[in-house]
Amino acid sequence: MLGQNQYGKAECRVVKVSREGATHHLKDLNVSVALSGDMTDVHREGSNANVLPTDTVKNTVFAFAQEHGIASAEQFGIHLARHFVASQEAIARARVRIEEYAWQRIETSDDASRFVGADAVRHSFVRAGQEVRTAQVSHDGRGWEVISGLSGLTVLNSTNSEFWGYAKDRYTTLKEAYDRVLATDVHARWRYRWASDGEPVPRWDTAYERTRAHLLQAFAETYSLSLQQTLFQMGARVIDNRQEVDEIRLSLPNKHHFLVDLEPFGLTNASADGAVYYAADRPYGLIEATVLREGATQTIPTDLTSP
Ligand SMILES: O=c1[nH]c(=O)c2[nH]c(=O)[nH]c2[nH]1
Repeated sequence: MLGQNQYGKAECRVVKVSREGATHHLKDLNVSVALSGDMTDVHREGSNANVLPTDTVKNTVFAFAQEHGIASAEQFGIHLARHFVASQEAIARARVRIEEYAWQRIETSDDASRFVGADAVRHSFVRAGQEVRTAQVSHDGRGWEVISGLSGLTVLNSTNSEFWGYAKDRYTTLKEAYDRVLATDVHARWRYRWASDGEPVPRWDTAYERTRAHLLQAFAETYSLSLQQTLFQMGARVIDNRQEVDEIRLSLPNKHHFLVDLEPFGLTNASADGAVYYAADRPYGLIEATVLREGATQTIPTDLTSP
């Protein structure tokens, strides 16, 4: 006897950006669909006649996000579940599980308009609540080294990012992008200049908060031509504004968001009017560099931030 069975697509990572002028809204969901019904033949005989492919299930999730929008996780789930049960005779039951990830807008500096225009603040987001603060203190009886940092500070710009003009060879298939989503998990370690000559010791909590704010603001306010350029802007912003920091090491995974091809379903999906993206997991680009104050020596180990 065949017992309980179900099938579907798990973990469709759908990111929907909607635009209201320069103000962007973000919905970031992980959608898993499990379907069940008259599936005896596929298990026992290998007949696929009743099987709506899981690939179709995935396409439906992305197409619905564009066609109907995502008002809420619940509403989106109701809409999808009803569709599968109503449209496929063999499917008697659909279970849609959704995780929704929370994003907050990045508060930019008052002079943000200097960098990318007055609208700059409306398309930059930071993921709520996954961040880890780190500290490493070394002492040899005389000298001190304090390296502070953070990991898992996830940020996303839904526009103001391009990537084109790169080297190409026979294996290059990447299309040039003139308006893409740029997202990363910031892993940063920064080294304080130690006050052995009587300089005041930094107020650690304030130094941390300010450094973090500069990283976020530089990310939000940089019109990016590559993640490498954004990285350097982030590091330089810290060095320029926090005189107690001499060196910062940044490791930035490029969390790729690919525009989903919805053309086969008669839907346009273009970044200019708000779009649906597939948030890829692996592999990811990994962009790493140290930014130093002029005259400072690089001492933060380059593997401190790498996965
Ligand atoms: O910002 C980027 N830098 C790269 O080096 C790179 N490589 C790639 O495929 N996409 C990107 N994006």
